[in-house]
Amino acid sequence: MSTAGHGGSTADGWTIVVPVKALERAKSRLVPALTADGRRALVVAMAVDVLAACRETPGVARVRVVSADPRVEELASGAGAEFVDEPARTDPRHGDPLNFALDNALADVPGPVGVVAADLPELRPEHLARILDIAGRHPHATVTDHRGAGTTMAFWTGAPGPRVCRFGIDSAAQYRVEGGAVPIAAVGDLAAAARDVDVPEDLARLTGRTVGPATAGALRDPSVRLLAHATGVSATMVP
Ligand SMILES: Nc1nc2c(ncn2[C@@H]2O[C@H](COP(=O)(O)OP(=O)(O)OP(=O)(O)O)[C@@H](O)[C@H]2O)c(=O)[nH]1
Ligand SMILES: C=C(OP(=O)(O)O)C(=O)O
Repeated sequence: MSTAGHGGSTADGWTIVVPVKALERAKSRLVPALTADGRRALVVAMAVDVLAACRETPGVARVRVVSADPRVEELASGAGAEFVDEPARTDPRHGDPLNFALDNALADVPGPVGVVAADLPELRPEHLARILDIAGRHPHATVTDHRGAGTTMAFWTGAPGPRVCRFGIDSAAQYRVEGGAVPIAAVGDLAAAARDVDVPEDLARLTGRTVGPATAGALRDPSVRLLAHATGVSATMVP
C-alpha cells in the first residue's frame, strides 16, 4: 500500500474507501455508447470528482482507493488519497472481484468506515456529510441506487470483524436481509448519492444536472461528445 499523506487519525473520523475498476474493463455497459478513450476518460473524471467530494466532506479523516490499475494509483495520489493495490483473485472461492478487493481494503481500518462508488458524478461534500451523519447512528447502513436494486454506498460503525461487502446483483436486498443494513433514504437532493452512471441512459439523465468539474470536462471532451450527441448529454459544472 502506498499513502499519499492525507494525515488525520482514523479514530477522529470516517475512512472512505472508493473502489475503482481497472480502466480497460471499467464501465463495460457503456461500451455501446462510448469509444474506449471516452469511456476511460469518463471513469477517471467521475472518480476524480468523487474523491474530491469525499476529501472535502467534514468528518472524513481519510480516503482510500482500491484498484488493480497503476493509473488509478496515480489518480489517487493526485487526489490526496491512500492507495491499496487490489489482490489478485486466484481462486474462485474468492467470490465477486469487487467484494474481494473491498474486503482487503477494509480489513485494517480501525474506525467507522464507508464504501463509496466511484461513479457518482453528482455527489457533493454536503450530501456525503449528511449521509455520514445518518450512517453514524447505525452499526451498518447503505444507500440504495436510483434503480432500487443496487447499492452506491455502505457504512459500518462497529468493530472491523462483521464488515461484509455484498455488492453485486440485488445488493440492496442482500445488504438489508443478509447484512441487517439500514437503508438511508436518498431523497431530495440526497438522491444525487444514488445516481450512479451504469448505462447510457444514466448519462442521458445527467442533462441539466450539476456534476463535478472533472466530469463536466470529460463530457465536453471530443471522444465523449460522440455519446453526448447520441444521448443529448449536457451537464452543469459544480460552481
Ligand atoms: N477495485 C475494484 N473496483 C471495482 C471492481 N468492479 C467494480 N468496481 C468499482 O465498483 C463501483 C461500482 O461498480 P459498477 O457500477 O459495477 O462499475 P463497473 O464494474 O465499472 O461497470 P460494468 O463494467 O459496466 O459492470 C465502481 O466504483 C467501480 O469502479 C473491481 O473488480 N475492482
Ligand atoms: C456493484 C453494484 O453496482 P452496479 O449495480 O452499479 O453495477 C451494486 O449495486 O451492488
